[in-house]
Amino acid sequence: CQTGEVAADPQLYDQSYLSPVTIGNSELMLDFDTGSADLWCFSTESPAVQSAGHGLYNPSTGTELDGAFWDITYGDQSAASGNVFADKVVVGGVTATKQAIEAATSVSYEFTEDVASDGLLGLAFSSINTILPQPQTTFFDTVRNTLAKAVFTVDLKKGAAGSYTFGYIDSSKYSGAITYVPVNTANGFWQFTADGYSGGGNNASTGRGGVAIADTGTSLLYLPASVAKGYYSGVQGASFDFRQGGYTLPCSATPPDFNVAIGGKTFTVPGSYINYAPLRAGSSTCFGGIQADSGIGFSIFGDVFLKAVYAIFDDSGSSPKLGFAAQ
Ligand SMILES: CC[C@H](C)[C@H](NC(=O)[C@H](C)NC(=O)[C@@H](CCSC)NC[C@@H](N)Cc1ccccc1)C(=O)O
Repeated sequence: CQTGEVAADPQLYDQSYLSPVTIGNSELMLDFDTGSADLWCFSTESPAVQSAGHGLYNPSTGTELDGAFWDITYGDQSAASGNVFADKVVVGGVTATKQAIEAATSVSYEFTEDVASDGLLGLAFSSINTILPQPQTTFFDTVRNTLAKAVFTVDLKKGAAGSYTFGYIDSSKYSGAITYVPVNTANGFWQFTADGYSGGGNNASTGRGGVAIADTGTSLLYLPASVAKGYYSGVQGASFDFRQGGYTLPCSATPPDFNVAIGGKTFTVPGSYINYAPLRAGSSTCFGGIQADSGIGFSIFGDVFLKAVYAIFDDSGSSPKLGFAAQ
């Protein structure tokens, strides 16, 4: 029965968190992403102009999945594609002897430019894995039956290293009880329903909750437009900036805390998490950590929310569930 723990290292402004993963005989830094289901990385097959500065997977240690290819697009319209190998993957001591590794032969500029990240490790449901003609399993699904308990947990922190655990819940990482809610897997995400919101101006239109996904690969907290508007109506100097494509606020502001009711329990995002980052280095205007989820179809509980809680992604029972606890 395997269990393991791996660090989650924050990048600038907590824009993403990277974890060390051994693939074949390379150690790469991957972005663990509960909002997608592909494990892909830069490789010796990637064009040098796209992979400069990145750690590379060398497929010589793997076995090619003949005829298999993959092509993924993300919500921010970034994308990657390539071919597939089976190889050994080790995460925090947990070993998958034969995991589908998606070697990139093409990536969009967002990935080329983010030189700290060597790829993504998807932790959504394998139903949305993009490998054709036969989708393959995520790392979690590959090792699931070898784990002491079919769970993984997420403990992200603001401006500090957090961790992911596989196969166990770490009682030292949370206080109080864990609140569990059911997960709807129809879209392949860890999708749940939030009961309601409060905090900020006009108390962020409490009452109306909504459908949301828990997404470690998204930096911010995307909420219904009315909730985001209501929240910032109470923040001096905040406004929706069309050019920036979102709410901005003075970097000097300390916005109010924001509360989310889930499963009858209230979880608080400290206001300081919502003064997210300067628009550009030295700017006195900052981009808000809460933004509107317009056009997405559901809310996204990204890192701004997840770093305020201890999150349990539990697939050990008859149906998957999400647990949240105060840190
Ligand atoms: C709706 C977005 C596209 C089009 C949709 N793709 C998805 O839903 C993919 C799997 N997930 C994602 O794009 C989102 C979840 C749904 S948001 C609409 N999360 C993963 C993203 N944050 C990963 C990432 C990490 C670092 C840099 C960039 C991107 C599709 O393929 O249909």
